[in-house]
Amino acid sequence: MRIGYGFDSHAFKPGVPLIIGGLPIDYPEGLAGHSDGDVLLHAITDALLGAVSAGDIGTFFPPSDPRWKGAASDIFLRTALEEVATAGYRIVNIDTVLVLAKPKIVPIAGDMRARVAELLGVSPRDVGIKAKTPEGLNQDGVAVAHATVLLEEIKTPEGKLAIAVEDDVDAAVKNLVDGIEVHDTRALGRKPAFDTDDLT
Ligand SMILES: Nc1ccn([C@@H]2O[C@H](COP(=O)(O)O)[C@@H](O)[C@H]2O)c(=O)n1
Ligand SMILES: C[C@@]1(CO)OP(=O)(O)OP(=O)(O)OC[C@H]1O
Repeated sequence: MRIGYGFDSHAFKPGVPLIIGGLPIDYPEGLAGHSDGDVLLHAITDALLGAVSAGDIGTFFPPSDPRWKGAASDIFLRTALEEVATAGYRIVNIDTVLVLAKPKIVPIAGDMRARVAELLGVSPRDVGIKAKTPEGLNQDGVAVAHATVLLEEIKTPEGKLAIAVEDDVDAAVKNLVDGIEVHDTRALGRKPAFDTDDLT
């Protein structure tokens, strides 16, 4: 088992769409950022990367890189999921806390939970979405997200650690490594690899 923790914050800004947890929300302000500012997906991305000691969101997607200007944040999440699968792990469950004065999250938490679960390739039962107001923090213009994730090893039927493979050549090479059994984890709900050629 491994655990990961992620945190993010973005300021509210008029005139941009509000997207939290991959869910468009009807609200007069959105979140400022180099990307779409999805504070929750960024925190989950960092929790996943942290759980397998793979760096953080900025390591993979520097804010200085114009390719990520206005990018939908599920791109970042997919890369983190790839890192998790490649390390031989899968999600047990995630839990999150949003800290923001408005909008109220509880009325839309079911939809958000379903959307985050869909993006992660897990059941909504394995996704926690909670919200708090930033009482006494003087941060009403900001949205904050915290995320924790628990991972478990993907085991082969023989009980060995499974390593994700991209194609037959990788599989053949990894088969040469003593003590590690190659197992294609693509059937386990993992999303396809993100391809930067898809972005213009
Ligand atoms: N943006 C938010 C903030 C809070 N909630 C719900 O209200 C409850 C009370 O929040 P406090 O921060 O005042 O303790 C909280 O437990 C949530 O159920 C919300 O939906 N959206
Ligand atoms: C997501 C990235 C992508 O350029 O930019 P932002 O949208 O500003 O979001 P942040 O949470 O500051 O993370 C840094 C970047 O990786």
